[in-house]
Amino acid sequence: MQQTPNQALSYNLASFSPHNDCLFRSEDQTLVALNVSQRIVQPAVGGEDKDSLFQAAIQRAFELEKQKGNDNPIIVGSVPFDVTQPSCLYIPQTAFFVDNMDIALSGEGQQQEQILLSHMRSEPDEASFKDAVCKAVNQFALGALEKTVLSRVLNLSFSDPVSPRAILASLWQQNPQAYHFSVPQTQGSVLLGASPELLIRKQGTQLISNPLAGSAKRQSNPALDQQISHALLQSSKDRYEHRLVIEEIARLLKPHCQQLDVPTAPSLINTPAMWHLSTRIEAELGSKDMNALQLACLLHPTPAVCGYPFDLSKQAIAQLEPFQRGMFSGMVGWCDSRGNGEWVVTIRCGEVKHDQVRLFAGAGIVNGSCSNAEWLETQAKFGTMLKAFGFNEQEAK
Ligand SMILES: C=C(O[C@H]1C=CC=C(C(=O)O)[C@@H]1O)C(=O)O
Repeated sequence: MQQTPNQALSYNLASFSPHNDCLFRSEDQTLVALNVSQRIVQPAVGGEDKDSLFQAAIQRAFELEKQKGNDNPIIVGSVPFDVTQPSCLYIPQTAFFVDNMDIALSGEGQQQEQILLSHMRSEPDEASFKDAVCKAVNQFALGALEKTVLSRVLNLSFSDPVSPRAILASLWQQNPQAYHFSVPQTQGSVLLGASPELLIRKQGTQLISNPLAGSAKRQSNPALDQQISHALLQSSKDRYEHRLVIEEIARLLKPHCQQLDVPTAPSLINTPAMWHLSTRIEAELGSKDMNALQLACLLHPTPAVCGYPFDLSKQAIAQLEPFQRGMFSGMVGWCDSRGNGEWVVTIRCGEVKHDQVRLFAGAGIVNGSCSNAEWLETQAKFGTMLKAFGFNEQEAK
């Protein structure tokens, strides 16, 4: 029987089983969700509405768990970029939170060094990606589309099976500030990543969202690194790309909030690989009526991963990207039956299946975007995942 998500004193990643269990690491705590009690694949269409098929399926699942004696069941997992596609959500048999400091990695990160890379290929290739960026920029001249987000996949083949747990441990060691996740997918792969972007956190009536958009690659020379970050903060192209995201999130949250604090200018955050423009939005809900997953569905997909306006940009992505995004640029996280929860944007991630790996990276495209710079931005973003495999981002050709 599932337990109410409570606190465990410690957890050793060595006992985590990525094909059965989910893990979601937040700022201070990690949620560990072990074994499946119920699986929910209902697409998240209209998921902001409590009467939607999606929310009804979740409420039914919660009721069933409550009948088994669990007074606060939890749902955890991933929702794809395209919400008409199946979700990958679980009610675990057991779930608990552990302080991040009390998670032991016990040398897990070393394992993947023994495997050899036999093949790496970008889809689309460099010329096609740059061509797609130019086509998007040409569309802006027509007036209606203001921003789109174009991404690519890096397909990797290895000599031996990859250990998702080893990659997770490496990501953990290398990106101490990230939101880490590991979610088993229905077709036998494991979705793994270290996202820097908080879509929404809800605790009672308090909300926090921390969208990112506008990026620059970190530099190894500290003076140059500072210079690059200042240039990003001053860049009108990047501030415009960022502002479209913030305005849309604020517009969507406003009707549900009695207080909404949106800083007037972005600040900077960094990961080991990237600088980003960041805005931390804090809000108080007017009532407790909407749960964390409804709020996440209200915002998803934001212009940080889909562009603006939504319909036109989604069409542009369908025309210009030669692959299905699947879980990439979706959302991953948890929600309990009391409505609390936390969802992050599924970026800086990949899917591991046996000896095959798919890594994903995208970049916001606006008027003034340069195809070479966007190619290099995706290359730099791949650095987060590639480093967890022991490679550097220069290899993301
Ligand atoms: C789509 C991605 O990043 C988004 C989040 C942060 C910054 C972004 C940018 O500057 O383009 C993107 O909007 C990705 O990392 O794959």
